[in-house]
Amino acid sequence: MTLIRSAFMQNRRLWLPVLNYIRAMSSEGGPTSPFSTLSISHPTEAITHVELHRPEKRNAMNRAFWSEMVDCFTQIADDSECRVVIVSGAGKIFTAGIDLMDMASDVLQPEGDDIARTSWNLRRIISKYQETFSVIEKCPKPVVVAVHGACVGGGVDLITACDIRLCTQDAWFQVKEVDIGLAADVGTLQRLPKVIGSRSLVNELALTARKMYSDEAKNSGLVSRVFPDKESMMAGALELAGEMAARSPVAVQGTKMNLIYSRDHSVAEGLQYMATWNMSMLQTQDVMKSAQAAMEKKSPKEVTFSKL
Ligand SMILES: CCC/C=C/C=C/C(=O)SCCNC(=O)CCNC(=O)[C@H](O)C(C)(C)COP(=O)(O)OP(=O)(O)OC[C@H]1O[C@@H](n2cnc3c(N)ncnc32)[C@H](O)[C@@H]1OP(=O)(O)O
Repeated sequence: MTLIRSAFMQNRRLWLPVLNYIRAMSSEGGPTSPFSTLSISHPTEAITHVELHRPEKRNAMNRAFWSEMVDCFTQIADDSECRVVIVSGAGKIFTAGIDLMDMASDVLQPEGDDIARTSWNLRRIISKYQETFSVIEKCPKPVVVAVHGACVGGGVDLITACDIRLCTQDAWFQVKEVDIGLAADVGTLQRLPKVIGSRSLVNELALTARKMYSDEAKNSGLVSRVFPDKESMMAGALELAGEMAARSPVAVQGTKMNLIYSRDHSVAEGLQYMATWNMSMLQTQDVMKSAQAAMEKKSPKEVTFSKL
């Protein structure tokens, strides 16, 4: 709360709605229709908060969740008001991963009357499940994820597709899949090695399913900040989101897209993609506006940028 209080004192008018929002977050609220596993809110006009919302089941990812995430992030990608997304979990923990009760019907009993057709169907299901987290990466708006308590199995798949990871001191992370007899198949094995520098640590975590606690998560680079509790973490997430939302959406979203492209390509390919990207995006009015503000020693936050 110290963080937000000092920001609040600097600009009381701007921060009042956010402060009220953080207070309201501790109140009871259900999923947002038409979703049954997600609660969607708007702490400010430009920030969308997506909360995993099955607290009584520790936000375990049931069949509805896997498709709702795709619908939710597809809508967010198209929403010109939204500039930044925050993802968090309701209740005691961030998420317990895949819903082990719900999993049997879909993943363990795929339809098909012979091995080829059953396998083909399973491949389709796995690809569909992969899309649940790939949509986060494909969404041009930066996504900040705030983890408290446990982040198990599918939770690690989810957070590695996000752009900025924060956690509380009590958080722990577990690539749990080997414990339930499977090789993680919806993103962790592909993205975690790009997030954490040490291949050895990634291998250790994925092959043994041991828990990684917040201090190690910070030291390894999985998260960039650790907060004492959930309230201060959400205040930190909102402050960070506010910083990004105040800047040119052309610049911010172009930066996300190019960082992801460059992660998956050579430097030469990344530079070529960047040049092609900016041959149109550099023509934005936002460059002139931002440059003028810089000349006048104003913060980018004092500039009004149009929706994108
Ligand atoms: C193609 C598919 C790709 C996806 C692959 C994904 C794989 C994975 O995610 S592997 C990981 C699977 N998850 C687990 O093994 C975690 C199991 N849960 C736990 O270990 C504990 O619940 C946890 C440490 C997370 C929290 O413990 P806590 O004491 O706080 O809660 P509990 O009393 O255990 O649970 C409360 C109720 O939630 C239900 N629940 C918890 N986890 C799951 C889950 N993964 N699936 C379904 N339901 C879950 C639990 O049954 C309790 O329900 P109830 O008895 O009705 O109160």
